[in-house]
Amino acid sequence: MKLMKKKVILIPYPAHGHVTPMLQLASVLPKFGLKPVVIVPEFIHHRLSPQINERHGILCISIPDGLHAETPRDFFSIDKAMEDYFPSRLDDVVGELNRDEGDDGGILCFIVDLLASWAINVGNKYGVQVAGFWPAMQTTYRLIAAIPAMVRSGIISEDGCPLHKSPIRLYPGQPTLTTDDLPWLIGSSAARSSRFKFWSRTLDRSNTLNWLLMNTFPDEFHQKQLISTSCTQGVRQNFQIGPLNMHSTTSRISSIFWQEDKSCLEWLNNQNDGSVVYVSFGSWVSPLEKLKVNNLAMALEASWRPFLWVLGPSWRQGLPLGYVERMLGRGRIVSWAPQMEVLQHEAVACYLTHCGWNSIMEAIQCKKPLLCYPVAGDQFVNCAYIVDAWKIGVKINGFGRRELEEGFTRLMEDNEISQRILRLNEKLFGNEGRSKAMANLANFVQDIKKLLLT
Ligand SMILES: O=c1ccn([C@@H]2O[C@H](COP(=O)(O)OP(=O)(O)O[C@H]3O[C@H](CO)[C@@H](O)[C@H](O)[C@H]3O)[C@@H](O)[C@H]2O)c(=O)[nH]1
Repeated sequence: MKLMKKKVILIPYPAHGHVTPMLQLASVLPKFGLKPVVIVPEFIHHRLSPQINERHGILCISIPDGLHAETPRDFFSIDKAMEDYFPSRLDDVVGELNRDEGDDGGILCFIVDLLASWAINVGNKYGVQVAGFWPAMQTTYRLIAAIPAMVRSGIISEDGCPLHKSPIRLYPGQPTLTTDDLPWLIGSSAARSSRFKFWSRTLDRSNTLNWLLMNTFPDEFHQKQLISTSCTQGVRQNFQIGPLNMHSTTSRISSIFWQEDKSCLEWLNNQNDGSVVYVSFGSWVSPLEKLKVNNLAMALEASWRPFLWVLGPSWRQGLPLGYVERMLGRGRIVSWAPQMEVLQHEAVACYLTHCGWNSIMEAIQCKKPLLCYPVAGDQFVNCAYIVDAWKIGVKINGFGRRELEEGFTRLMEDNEISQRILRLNEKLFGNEGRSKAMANLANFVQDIKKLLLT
């Protein structure tokens, strides 16, 4: 008799930095005898390569997002669509998958990105086990989980406004965060308040979960070091199963989302080893203001260093007139780079980054030091860890010529930074780190399969 594989339904938040790690997770599930089914809205689905199914055994199903074609798919429109429209569409898909149950192994569980917490209720409705997925540092999750405690102790108001600039220590011996680092403090006060509601709702829903899979390395967060477990809330069991990019060197999952400009690799081949500054601010942050783009462009021009800068067309308005032509030869600007291959390239000396979690993990995997310019969300917390805990990077507060040059010089001349990156690379991506993360994932799968038998 042919043994049918149970399906795992994975629901990412619909943005690149979230879909990629979810696909990386999905690509490992067949090793556990499971069939991954990733459900994404159409505007993401049409960008995903059909190779995902052929090469990685991941079935991707699209749902309509209910938004007008001309509506920008930004945080707020996506939030509204997720709350008002996605649940009934997912309902249709799960209903259909359930009807097919006679022909296959049925649904084992849902794995839901906590930023797509709307899907938890759909899983509950069908009586399917639901596990949460946190695509970033566990510390940022703890910060969100500390919202009720921060309100109680008067650090923030009921709608998330910091009441005074106060240090936040989640646990001893770790970088002290401040109220400026709170991830919802982006944009106008209306935008902040709406983001805070989003996080509060995310937290309420995540508190109902029994499992949380974290895209972080096994020792990032020591549970026993918590000052008091009552100061934060949270799900019952956390499994640190990352960094999931450890699976991407062989499967190349992360490179199939956007059209990559591979010509920059040829350009890198013609540069001296350890000479190029790679500049990228990820896929999701609001474009840097024109003035900042302009300042960064001038500072890069003033420096003698070659650079490779990922700058989407909408960000280029801030470039000085004739800049791209003037920099030809020394500076290369592309809309989207094959980031892993760039970071692996011997010509690249360091990475000027917005401190997105995936980019940080990739830089550590490729042993490249970081010049940090956090822009939004969790990036300030990530930056605090890069600079103060792991000491593998330097933070800059602006794009002044001197500041940038001093940052580059410190990164490239500080031998201890390179030594620390090598150690961190071994810890995260060496055999021990990898097997711990895989063992954690195996424990989760076993846990959830056991429940089916009881
Ligand atoms: O030219 C480029 C630029 C980026 N990337 C890839 O895009 C991803 C970017 O991810 P990340 O660094 O995490 O940044 P964002 O896309 O901005 O990610 C969002 O999601 C992350 C995970 O939750 C958060 O940590 C970030 O703050 C948030 O902005 C990485 O895998 C990069 O390799 C490319 O392949 N080519």
